[in-house]
Amino acid sequence: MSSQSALEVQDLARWFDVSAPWLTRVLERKPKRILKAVDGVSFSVPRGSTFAIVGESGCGKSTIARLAVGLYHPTRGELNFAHGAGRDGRMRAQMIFQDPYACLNPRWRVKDIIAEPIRELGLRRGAAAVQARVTELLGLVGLARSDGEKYPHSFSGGQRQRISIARALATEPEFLVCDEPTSALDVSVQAQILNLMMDLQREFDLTYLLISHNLAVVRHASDQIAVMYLGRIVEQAPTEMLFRNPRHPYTRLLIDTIPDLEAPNRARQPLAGEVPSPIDPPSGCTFHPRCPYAQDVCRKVSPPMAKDDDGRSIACHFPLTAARPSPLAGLSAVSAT
Ligand SMILES: Nc1ncnc2c1ncn2[C@@H]1O[C@H](COP(=O)(O)OP(=O)(O)OP(=O)(O)O)[C@@H](O)[C@H]1O
Repeated sequence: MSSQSALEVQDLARWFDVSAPWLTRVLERKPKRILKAVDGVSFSVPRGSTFAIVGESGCGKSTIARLAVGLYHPTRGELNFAHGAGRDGRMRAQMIFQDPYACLNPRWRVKDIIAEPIRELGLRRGAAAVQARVTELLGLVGLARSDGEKYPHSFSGGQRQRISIARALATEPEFLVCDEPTSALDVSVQAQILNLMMDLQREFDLTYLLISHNLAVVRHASDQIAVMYLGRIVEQAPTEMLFRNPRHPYTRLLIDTIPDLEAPNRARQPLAGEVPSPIDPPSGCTFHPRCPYAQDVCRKVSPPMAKDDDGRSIACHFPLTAARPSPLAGLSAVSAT
């Protein structure tokens, strides 16, 4: 693995057996049903950078997040952290969830929530040292020492996310997996939390895996973006390159559905069509039923991932070129549903 990488993921797959119970299957002669939530994903995350994974609901983003922190085991493939694969590597990774309230014990004071991992991992010895560290962590996330005496319910959503960031930082991680960290928050608070995360990243040289269904959220916070569709990466590129020149029709459609803050009244079409079921995915390129450019080969052959010299990877038989119009520009095949 490269010395510059904090995480390397190779051909990662996680499948779920969603078959009916064995007896029902035998009696009703039903086949096994396998859901390929993640199927052959590879990427590497440079140290100190933010790698974002985006895509619509159900494309496999959270499954990758859970694989990264060891909550799931891979069905196939590998996930290696810089400090060695397996247990040691995973202890260096912490996760921040979408709903901070659900993972903060409501009966504990904030100072005890933050102190727990410090005590458990033996990172400070003695009550005074633990308390000093808790106060320091509260300060790092913009909370006061007195906030430590309160319970989670006294805080707003944004403040609760600050508490869960402080608790994650308590273990002195090098890697943070952030699963939709701002999607439960008001728009104005979202920016504050993302800015806090970026400040902390600079200060502690943290590496982030940022999961979001919203490309607009990750634009200013990420260095690289991987766009997922039905368990696979369809396009990956440095963030500005991806926005300036998206080459996969799905990426282009996602970008075209971002509301334009400078022209909020300009109508934006929603993304057409539903994501198909990963239990019975379409043949060939799984995006073909929604793709305005699909041709025969797309229905039959799954496109291989091709890597450009400029750091972009793309899995598409007919990638867009600058001259090609946006799929939403007047194409009736993409009428809004
Ligand atoms: N434990 C599980 N058992 C069965 N199926 C699962 C399990 N976890 C996830 N899935 C399925 O795997 C697919 C990918 O789910 P995942 O949660 O990773 O997607 P996602 O992109 O994060 O979506 P969302 O934003 O809605 O969470 C979905 O079809 C989901 O129903």
